[in-house]
Amino acid sequence: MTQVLIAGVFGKMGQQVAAMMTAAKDLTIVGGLAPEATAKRAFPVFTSLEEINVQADVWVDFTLPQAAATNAEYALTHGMNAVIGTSGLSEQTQARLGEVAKAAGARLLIVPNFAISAVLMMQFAAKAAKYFPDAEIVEAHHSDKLDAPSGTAKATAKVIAAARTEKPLAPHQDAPARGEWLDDVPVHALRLPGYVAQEEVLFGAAGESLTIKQVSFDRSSFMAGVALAVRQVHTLPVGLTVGLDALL
Ligand SMILES: NC(=O)C1=CN([C@@H]2O[C@H](COP(=O)(O)OP(=O)(O)OC[C@H]3O[C@@H](n4cnc5c(N)ncnc54)[C@H](OP(=O)(O)O)[C@@H]3O)[C@@H](O)[C@H]2O)C=CC1
Ligand SMILES: O=C(O)C1=N[C@H](C(=O)O)C[C@H](O)C1
Repeated sequence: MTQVLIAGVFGKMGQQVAAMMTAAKDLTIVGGLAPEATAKRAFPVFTSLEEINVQADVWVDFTLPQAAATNAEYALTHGMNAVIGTSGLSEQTQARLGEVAKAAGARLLIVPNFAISAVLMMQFAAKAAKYFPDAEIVEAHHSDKLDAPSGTAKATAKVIAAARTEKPLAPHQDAPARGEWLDDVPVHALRLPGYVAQEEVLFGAAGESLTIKQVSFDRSSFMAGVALAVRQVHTLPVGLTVGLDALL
C-alpha cells in the first residue's frame, strides 16, 4: 500500500487525483493540503505545513510554483519522495530541490506532463528535431491557467534543442507576434475557454512539413501517469528526475 499526501487537493487536478486514488486499491490518501479546508473529505485536510501530523510515502503536488517549491522541500526533508506536477518552477529551483532530495536520500520526480500522449509527443519531437532543426510550438490551454508558456512547451523546446544536429534556418525575430523564443524554438501560447490542454509541434524544411499534435480533452488524461509516478517513484535514483520517460 502506498500512502500519499496531496497538495492542492481542492484544485482541478487535486480533486481528480484524489478521486483516482480513492478508487485505487493499492493507494491510500493519508492527507491533503489546501490553503483553506473548504470541504470535508475522508482524509484529513491540513491548511499549512505546520499542521501536518501524518507520514506519507509520496507527496503529490498540484499547486502553484512557489508553493510547490516550499512543499517539496518540506516533503523531501520529512521522509517522503515527491512527485511534482505543478508547472512554472524555474530550472534553478528544480536543481536546488534536486540537491535537497540528494541530501535527504529521497527521490524528486518533476513531470511537465503526465499524459502519455504528451510524453510520446516530446519523444517524437526529439526524433524529428534531428532531421528538422526548424520547429515552432503552439500550445493551447484553459483560460485560467496562470503560467505561460506551459511547462510542457518549455520541456518540448528543451528536448528539441538537445536533439538538433544543425542550427535552424529561420532567423531569430524579436517581434511579439513571433512568440517567446526558448532554446531557439518560438513558442506560442493560446488561452481559451473550453480548452483543457494541447500542444502542436510544427517542423518545416524545404518542400515539406511535419506536425505532431497531442490533445488532453479532459484531466482524466493525466491520471494513468500520476498513478504510475506515485507507484514507481521509489524505483528512481535518489535526487532529481524530470519527466515520466524514466518510468515508461
Ligand atoms: N504535469 C501535469 O501533467 C499537469 C500539471 N498541471 C499543473 O498543476 C498545477 C495546478 O493546476 P490546476 O489543478 O489546474 O490548478 P488549480 O488552480 O485548479 O489548483 C491549484 C490548487 O492549489 C491550491 N494551493 C495554492 N497554494 C497552495 C499551497 N501553498 N498548498 C496547498 N495548496 C495550495 C489552490 O488553492 P486556492 O485556489 O484556494 O488558492 C488550488 O486549489 C498548475 O501548475 C498546472 O500547470 C495541471 C495539469 C496537468
Ligand atoms: O495547467 C494545465 O492545465 C496543464 N499544465 C501543464 C503544463 O504547464 O504543461 C500540463 C498540461 O499541459 C496541463
